[in-house]
Amino acid sequence: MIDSTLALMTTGYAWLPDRRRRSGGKPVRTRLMGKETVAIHGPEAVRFFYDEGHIHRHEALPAPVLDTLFGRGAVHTLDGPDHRVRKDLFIALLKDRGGLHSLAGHLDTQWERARERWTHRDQVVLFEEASLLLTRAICDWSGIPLADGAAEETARDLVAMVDGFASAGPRQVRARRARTRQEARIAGLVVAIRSGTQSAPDGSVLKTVADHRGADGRLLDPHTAAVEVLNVIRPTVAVAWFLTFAAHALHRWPEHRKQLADGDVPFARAFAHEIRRFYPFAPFVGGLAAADLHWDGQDIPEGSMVLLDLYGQNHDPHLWPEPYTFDPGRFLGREPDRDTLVPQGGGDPAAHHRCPGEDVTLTVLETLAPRLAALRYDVPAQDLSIPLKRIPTAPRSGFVMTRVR
Ligand code: HEM
Repeated sequence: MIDSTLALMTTGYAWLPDRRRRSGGKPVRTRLMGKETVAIHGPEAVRFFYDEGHIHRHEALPAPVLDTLFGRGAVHTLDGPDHRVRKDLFIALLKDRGGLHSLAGHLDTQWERARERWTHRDQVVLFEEASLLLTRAICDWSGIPLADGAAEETARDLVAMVDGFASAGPRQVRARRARTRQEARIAGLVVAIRSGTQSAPDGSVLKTVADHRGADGRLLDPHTAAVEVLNVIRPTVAVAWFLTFAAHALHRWPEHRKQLADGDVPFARAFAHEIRRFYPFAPFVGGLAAADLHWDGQDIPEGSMVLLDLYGQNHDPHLWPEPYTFDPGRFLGREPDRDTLVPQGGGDPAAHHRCPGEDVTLTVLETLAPRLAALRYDVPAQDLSIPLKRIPTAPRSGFVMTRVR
């Protein structure tokens, strides 16, 4: 079997959907980084994949992904009771209605401040501005102090960790340095909170993670605590990718602008779901077969890599009529089926590895996409193409706006 690592690195998002088409819709068999790999697809496959008797996460993620995106010892790498106890921490922090409401307030404040600054500038690059305002909002909300000037560096580091996880060159190096820097800073804050030399509000992310006890009843070591604080703030800043896609969508399909700008709440939610479905972000998730398995006519030997195709499933014409048409209407008046819309994984977020940050992602998009739609600005000539070969991708220009008013 030929190893596909190079093909994946060079074809990006198209790699798995192409391979699936060539296999006639059957599971794709290949090798990645020398390991036997089977890629599966569809809502039934989601349920198969998230059964812990089938797939384990421990040792599934390659070191370059851990050392950039997630961090060593992250919740992503745990199984069984250790995972359950750590996951409860994220669910409590990220699914609380009051907390989400307060986050929306922080987002509003930071958007207003940023908007005011933009009106005095010749041009702004939305991606950079969005990552900065999201950094300020999520750090405030999480109880993480940002000294003067620290917001810019923190935003750059958090973006670098996401931008570099799937590349082998300088982006990977930047991502590793960014992680080392931010882990050290936040581990220092955790130690200071525990010793009483620093305070953070009760219930805040920083305080709650610093006080969290694992399945063994012990506090997390400061490094692991820092990794998990970063697993809240980094992906929240990553919603800058989706916000930039939202600007792209409003530019390409301006007919959606009015309904959003008018404050149509159900439409804002449908728009947010369609942004997450339509635009490419996470290509797939992976784990290791916990036993010899059988799926869709294929034997999957114990220990082999199993990939669940997320991007391909979100564009499967059997699940989404005209999948390459941007149509928020497909979500109007109905919430998506749990295992059909999978931009942030599938299954039950409390019990499985599904992303616990979907409500935060939706809160950011539902709060800020209407503000973006109400903002007046010009879109000068620029390269708005979205290269599918690059993971993660975005409009090449970052979405430049002039004459913001
Ligand atoms: C930018 C939009 C986001 C995307 C595309 C995204 C995507 C994902 C994906 C694909 C997974 C893996 C699911 C799996 O392994 O089965 C995941 C897990 C996770 N996400 Fe997100 N996510 C986003 C935003 C967020 C936010 C805003 C937060 C926190 C505030 C967050 C926190 C996490 C955590 C902690 C996990 C690990 C869960 C576990 O292993 O049990 N994510 N996310």
